[in-house]
Amino acid sequence: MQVKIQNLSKTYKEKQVLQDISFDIKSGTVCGLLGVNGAGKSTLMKILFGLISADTGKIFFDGQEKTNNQLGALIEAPAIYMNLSAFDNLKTKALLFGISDKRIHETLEVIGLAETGKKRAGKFSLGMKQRLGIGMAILTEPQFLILDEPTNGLDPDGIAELLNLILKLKAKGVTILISSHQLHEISKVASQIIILNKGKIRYDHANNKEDDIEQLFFKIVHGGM
Ligand SMILES: Nc1ncnc2c1ncn2[C@@H]1O[C@H](COP(=O)(O)OP(=O)(O)OP(=O)(O)O)[C@@H](O)[C@H]1O
Repeated sequence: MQVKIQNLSKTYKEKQVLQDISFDIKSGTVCGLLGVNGAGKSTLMKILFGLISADTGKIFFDGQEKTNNQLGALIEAPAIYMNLSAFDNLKTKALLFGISDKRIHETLEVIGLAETGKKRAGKFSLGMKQRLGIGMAILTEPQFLILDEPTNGLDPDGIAELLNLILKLKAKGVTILISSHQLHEISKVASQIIILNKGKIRYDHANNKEDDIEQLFFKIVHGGM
């Protein structure tokens, strides 16, 4: 799914959090959204997912202003039941959407939790919980997936497993927007990099793996670009 964002702005009380944001994400690509705390990343993602509305601006999904529930998101902590297994967590959503057990098992395979059996999510590592959160988001096979800092707090193995999952979803044709503070890690999976600073887009380019993304980031954030 191709995503086009046009002139989005958002103000909370007196504070302008997003200022005239426009960018496109090509279908089936991973777009990395970078920015320091408070840059406006979560606000932008919440607007894209429809959790809050923008003051001005438009969003087009494959050229349409509305989607037919083709969006999935993991924003803030994953909404999972700690006393239920991975399967039963997915089942709670499957029941609401009329999704088969076959699809639940497929999803468990994709997120690498097929072998967790009756183990309760409360006993999972942080990385497993994050992957289960992504499982909840992709159960309905969304064409556009929004991931807000999914690597936060994960150890290197957890990050590697999560990035691997992102590449698997990309290979299935899902368009992904991912925000993160792990600049180097994100540049491994993203084909496009966007840097948001003080509510404005300061950088929007194809990810050239040769570029030193950390140096670029600090130049933009601290150099006032
Ligand atoms: N509901 C709200 N009411 C008032 N101000 C808000 C609200 N939500 C966010 N803000 C403010 O908007 C600005 C951007 O916040 P946002 O969470 O979008 O940034 P972020 O880039 O996601 O930061 P982080 O990396 O810390 O999650 C911050 O100054 C924040 O305090």
